[in-house]
Amino acid sequence: MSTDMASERLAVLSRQLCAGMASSPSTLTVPTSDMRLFLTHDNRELRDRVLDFLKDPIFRPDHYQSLLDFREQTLQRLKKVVGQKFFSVRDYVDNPRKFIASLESLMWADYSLAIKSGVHFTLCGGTIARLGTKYHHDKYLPSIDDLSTPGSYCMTELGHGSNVMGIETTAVYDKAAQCFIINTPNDEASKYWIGGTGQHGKVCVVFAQLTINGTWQGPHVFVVRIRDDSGAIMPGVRIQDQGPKMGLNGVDNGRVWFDNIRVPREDMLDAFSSVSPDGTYTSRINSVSARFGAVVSGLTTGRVLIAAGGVDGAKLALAVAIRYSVQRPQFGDKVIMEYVTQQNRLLPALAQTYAYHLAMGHLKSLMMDKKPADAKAIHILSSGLKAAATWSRVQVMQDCRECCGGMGFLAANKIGPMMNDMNVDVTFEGDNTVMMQQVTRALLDDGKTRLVPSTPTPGTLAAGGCGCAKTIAALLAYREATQLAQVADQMSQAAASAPGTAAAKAAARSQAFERNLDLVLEVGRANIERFCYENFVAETERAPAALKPSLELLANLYGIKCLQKGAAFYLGMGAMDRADVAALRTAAQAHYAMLCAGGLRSPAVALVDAFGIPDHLLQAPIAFDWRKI
Ligand SMILES: Cc1cc2nc3c(=O)[nH]c(=O)nc-3n(C[C@H](O)[C@H](O)[C@H](O)COP(=O)(O)OP(=O)(O)OC[C@H]3O[C@@H](n4cnc5c(N)ncnc54)[C@H](O)[C@@H]3O)c2cc1C
Repeated sequence: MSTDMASERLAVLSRQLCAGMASSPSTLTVPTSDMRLFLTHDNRELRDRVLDFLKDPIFRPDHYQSLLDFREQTLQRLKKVVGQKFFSVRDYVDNPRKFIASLESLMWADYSLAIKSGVHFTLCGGTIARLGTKYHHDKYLPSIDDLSTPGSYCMTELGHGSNVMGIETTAVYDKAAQCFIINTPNDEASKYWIGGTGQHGKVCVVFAQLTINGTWQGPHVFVVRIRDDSGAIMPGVRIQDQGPKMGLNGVDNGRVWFDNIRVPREDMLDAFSSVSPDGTYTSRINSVSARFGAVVSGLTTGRVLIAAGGVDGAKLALAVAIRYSVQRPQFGDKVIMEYVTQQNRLLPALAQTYAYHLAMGHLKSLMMDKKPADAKAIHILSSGLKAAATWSRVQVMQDCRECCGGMGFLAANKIGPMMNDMNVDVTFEGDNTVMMQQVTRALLDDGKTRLVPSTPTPGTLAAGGCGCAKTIAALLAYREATQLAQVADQMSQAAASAPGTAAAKAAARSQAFERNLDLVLEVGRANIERFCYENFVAETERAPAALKPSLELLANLYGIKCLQKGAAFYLGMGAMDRADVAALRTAAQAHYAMLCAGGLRSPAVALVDAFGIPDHLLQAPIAFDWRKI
């Protein structure tokens, strides 16, 4: 086939695929307040109230204070927030979007405050609300709501972090005394990293392996007092303050041991399983592994908050870096935003942040609707977005820091301290590598591996497909399905060649999964990128007309960058050629030009302003007038 014929065929294909696509505008206008309204999916008035409240001088950063002063300040800040009664811990179950909106709004003030609140309300209070019943709700939730018993979440142990099922803390029922004896059998079983226990925590939800009448029933959760009302550590509890950390030093993390402490029978959280006074164990979930799944499913809200924090952290860093970049001249009159290297670091990150923000909105809606049929989608999205949004935040903040040059290193300009404070978000509430595995496992369980589309025709992007939503979506779906099938094939082959029993075949499948973990993670990433892109396009369709051009451009830029990142895969599979790779670069640069046109009044600035970060929380002097620093 001649080059001309091939080009013509591809152009036809591209036109067919792109029927209905809006033509690109020559200039872009972004109505900032309309965009902000569109981006604020829920609880607008509440969010505004919380953000406005954070004008209180107590929330101003103090970069000179000591570790202990910072912890005390964080506690006092939390008390101030609690005093406002913006939400109740009961919203964790009854109105998760309100709960998330309230806590999410704190993070622009200070990540230590957000995490201390999250540990108290989400991890401790939320676990009691979700896994407990009326007795626990009546006994504990009022003092969670008014912070009279600061709460902690004792799950991780020194020897057992990602592998929660492997924890060694024991809970044995003593029928005669009608209580559980909770014990730390060795130092590796000491609870480690526990937020709030170093100094302030009074009550803890403790994960321990339950044994009743000699039968092991798996991890269960118990409410334990670790300090009395005066703040003295309870008998049988040992606590070691973990001291200074890389960041997040407003939170007092601690290590905790339990020396055969006695916990009343009623204080086991019993929404799923219970123990009667005579020591009879009953559960509505039969298998230990399914019960464990139910016990840790409460982590979803925490994961959503961490993911939302990652997106919000990226928003703040981008707002500072873009606002600075459009004002800062270097080498004569040229402002640094005019350099394509600056654009290439900031603008795809801006598009990606919009994509993740909108995806988080979708996830929160699913959580609010609480349809049993959505449980798997919620699991996949909360795990995958937690990993994707926090990993990308690390990169975005580093890029923003570098884009601000030396100014990015100044604590007053906010990006640097936030990078340190937030660095842990890739690890806690589920290590990202483990989270992405969960995504792929869930996809494999679905049996979706049969649906591998045929290889897309190379050259389509070069023939105009870069601007075509359907072409981009098809390529992203192809990558996810192909890589998922590769993992599934490896697992099936391993099972087929394993001799003997079903158990041996299951073990062989599991070993094959582990041998291919690099690919497993690629599948997770591909799934999230495909979802975020499709969701972005769908959100753009429902957007008011005035917002569509900028959203279409951002969605397109996000899709283009996903394809660029996957270029090695597409070239290897013969789904792209060199012309496609060049076309992606050209298309991205055309978008940069549109986004940067107008300098201080450019769409890029309007798009970060639409994040709605109030000036009193943006704070960084370089985001306003760098000459007045
Ligand atoms: C600041 C901070 C606050 C915390 N707050 C709390 C709290 O309040 N309560 C609480 O219970 N816990 C808390 N944690 C603990 C946190 O949840 C754990 O650190 C986290 O689960 C990871 O466990 P780990 O540190 O033991 O790392 P590990 O699980 O040992 O992981 C170390 C490395 O091994 C890799 N790895 C582990 N397993 C696998 C696998 N299956 N496949 C591939 N790679 C793997 C991981 O990706 C990681 O890179 C906190 C941690 C920190 C740092």
